[in-house]
Amino acid sequence: MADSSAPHSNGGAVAVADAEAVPRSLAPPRRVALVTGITGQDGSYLTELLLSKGYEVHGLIRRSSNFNTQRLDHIYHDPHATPSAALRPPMRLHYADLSDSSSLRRALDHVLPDEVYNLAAQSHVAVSFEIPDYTADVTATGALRLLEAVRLSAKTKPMRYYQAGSSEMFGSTPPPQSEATPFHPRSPYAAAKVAAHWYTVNYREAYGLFACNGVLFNHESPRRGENFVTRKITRAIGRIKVGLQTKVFLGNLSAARDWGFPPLDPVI
Ligand SMILES: C[C@H]1O[C@H](OP(=O)(O)OP(=O)(O)OC[C@H]2O[C@@H](n3cnc4c(=O)[nH]c(N)nc43)[C@H](O)[C@@H]2O)[C@@H](O)[C@@H](O)C1=O
Repeated sequence: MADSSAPHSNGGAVAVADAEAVPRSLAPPRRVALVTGITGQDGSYLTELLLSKGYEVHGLIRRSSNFNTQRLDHIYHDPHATPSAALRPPMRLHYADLSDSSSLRRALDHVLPDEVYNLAAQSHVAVSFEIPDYTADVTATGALRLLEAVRLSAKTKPMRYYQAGSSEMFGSTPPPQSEATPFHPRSPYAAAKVAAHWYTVNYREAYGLFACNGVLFNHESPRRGENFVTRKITRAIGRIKVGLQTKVFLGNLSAARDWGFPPLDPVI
């Protein structure tokens, strides 16, 4: 059913109430994934991977006054611009927010995914000291809201939940680290991720939900946000080389990190 009051374009996003069903006539039926944080580095790579495996992918995006879907532009086709579903990848975007339980429930009930990937967060460690309440609301309580929405929608159809945790949860615990290493978070961001981790464990143990945690260490790519240190430095080098700036200011230079590189070969 169309809702004429719903927003119709923001980087090609379509409101939940306005979402046209993606055709499901292919046999066997496609698996359906719902991804939060789809506009981010990891969400965009995960979407490419899932599409390459034949999934139908739905992403949740936040309202923004600027377009924020640049990392998806090469795979996303606005249904208004490409009306034929056969000519578009099986992918849709919906407005929702981890701070808004009702939007999560509505999106889940509409999409009825087989799998839910929670990659959304206020993900900047240093910024979490400046906006701790917001970080906790989105990164910790947001995961709880999503788990509760999954628990309720899973009464209609079984769903699997994945929570993206962070090596920041280990904090000051010395390496080597494993699944058995105790957490010692050292920032509001890290503490929020620990809460989200344990909410996920609790929903598995209390309700029997298929809910699992990953622990992601730093990983980089051409799609890495420009305020994380690697892109800050590489971007500054390029700008210095072409004369657009002369200096780069960095913070803590004694920090040590293991870094990975996630991109796949282009599949779309
Ligand atoms: C796994 C984990 O990975 C990321 O968190 P992060 O490691 O803090 O990422 P980063 O690239 O901002 O900092 C790396 C290190 O470099 C130091 N550093 C020095 N000078 C500057 C500087 O000027 N800017 C920044 N951003 N960092 C600086 C900074 O203090 C830190 O020690 C997120 O994806 C997070 O979501 C996550 O889960």
